[in-house]
Amino acid sequence: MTNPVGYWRHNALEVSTIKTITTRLSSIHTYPIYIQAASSVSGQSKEPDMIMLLATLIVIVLLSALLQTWASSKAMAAIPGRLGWPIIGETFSFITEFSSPAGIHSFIKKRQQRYGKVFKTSVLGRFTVFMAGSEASKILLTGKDGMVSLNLSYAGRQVLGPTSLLHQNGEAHKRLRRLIAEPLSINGLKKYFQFINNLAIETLNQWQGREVLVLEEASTFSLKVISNMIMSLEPTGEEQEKFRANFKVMSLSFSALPLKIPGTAFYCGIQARNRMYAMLDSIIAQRRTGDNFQQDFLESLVNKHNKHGYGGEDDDKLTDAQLKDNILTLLVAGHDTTTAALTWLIKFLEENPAALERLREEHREIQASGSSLTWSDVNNMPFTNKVISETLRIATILPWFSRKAAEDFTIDGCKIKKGWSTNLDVVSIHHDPALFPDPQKFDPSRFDEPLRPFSFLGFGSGPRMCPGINLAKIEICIFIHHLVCRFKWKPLEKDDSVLPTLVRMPRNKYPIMVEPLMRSSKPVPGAKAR
Ligand code: HEM
Repeated sequence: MTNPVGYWRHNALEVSTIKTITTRLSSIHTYPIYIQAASSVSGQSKEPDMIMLLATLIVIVLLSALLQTWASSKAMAAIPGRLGWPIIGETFSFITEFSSPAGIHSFIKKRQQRYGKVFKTSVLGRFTVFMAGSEASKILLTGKDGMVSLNLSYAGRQVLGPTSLLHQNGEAHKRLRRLIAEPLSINGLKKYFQFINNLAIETLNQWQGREVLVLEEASTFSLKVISNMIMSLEPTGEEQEKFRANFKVMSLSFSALPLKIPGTAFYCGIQARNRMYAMLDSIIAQRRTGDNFQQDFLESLVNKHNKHGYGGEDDDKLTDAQLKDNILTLLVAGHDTTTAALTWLIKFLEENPAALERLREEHREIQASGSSLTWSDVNNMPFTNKVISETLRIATILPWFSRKAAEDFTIDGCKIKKGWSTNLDVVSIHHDPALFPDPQKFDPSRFDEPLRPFSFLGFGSGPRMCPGINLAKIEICIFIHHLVCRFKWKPLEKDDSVLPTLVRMPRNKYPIMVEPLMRSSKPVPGAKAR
């Protein structure tokens, strides 16, 4: 979740009210232009009037901001915390903490130490309440009776397009989820097994005896997997290179200030997004004419879209804009998250030799069964799955889930008003000793027994739970199988700090030196990703 998380993925940097501010500021700019035109018609110079008008407008904007702060601070009076300066709020400390070694969660942690688990703040012009705890999780994630909607950042809304799954609520959201459910189910993913397996082997063939930046490699691997799965993009060649270059530029825009000014990261991101849309337009056109038939995710959606296709009711038809917005959404949501998870997992395994040894045993048993890795092996790796969960718990790669109140409601006695932004602090839930004793310890056996509902949120919960969970687990299980069966690795530096991105990742990209486990370990031949 680029976020935006980062969803994208995933959701995090709360910048949407910048829009309000910029809209207000742009109204200050456009109004004098109108006056200028009027004065040239009358032929008289109205400069002093214009300055007066401009000054009046600025005063009005500032007064209304002050009024809004005053009204919000009154409404939020019972909630601990501070809203800071009008408009600016606590934005500066937010940005400073965002780039600190501990990453953005230190902003939350410091306030929790001062105010407790529930506190208010105002960041980038948005008034927000942070919460943790099972009642908050339940209400915010199940969003009963449409009480909450996803609260995407302004940058996220601009880049992913208005018809993205992430912007939809209620029936429209359910309908899109239905459309993507089958191709992302275990059965739907079976046909990609050979591709992912070969790509993992090929990638690891390059690791032997050299220094590797795990984050970079995991990023390339997961982008090749998802681009092949969605639109059959070949893992090598000019098209793949162009796609990856555009994707990287676009991803940077999620955590950039949303200024559409040429040269800024945000502007470049939008341009890269447009180039990706042009590429998708041409792929979709080829599919329609039947020139380039592929059995991939896009084909299944294009068929649903096509009036003469086999897919469902009229309601299920997607427009081209919906197709493109949602393909981009899946690429964005599926890339950084899987990259981060794979990188943290490799790091945590090296730091926890007992867990690594137990994991190796599971994979050696699979190897001992004779043939090369099979689809049924991938679906039968119980300890590996616990290692994935424990990795997602400790790393909590999406530190909070952001929601917007669609009506007034109360959580743990705290009154939330319609329209407020409410963030569920997942790091605190995942590190709550009452739910996970000795929370800093990497202990996959925590997942031996079923956990309390809403305590483990690695893939979220409720109607917005991650639809890519099967794909992510399959990618990780396959990659880890080949890694632990062939190699041992050592980090080249010790650094626990995180990148200033919306999805939490190791800042140093986790550099390692890789060596074969046995002297006889040779590159695995015959692995050609199709
Ligand atoms: C290890 C990898 C992954 C992790 C940890 C992860 C985590 C999450 C989490 C926690 C959410 C819920 C966020 C919220 O409630 O606000 C989510 C949603 C989502 N994820 Fe993933 N994800 C991963 C991989 C993927 C993949 C591979 C895809 C695409 C194929 C994907 C697509 C999505 C989408 C589209 C949503 C939004 C769902 C909705 O709003 O209905 N994710 N993910």
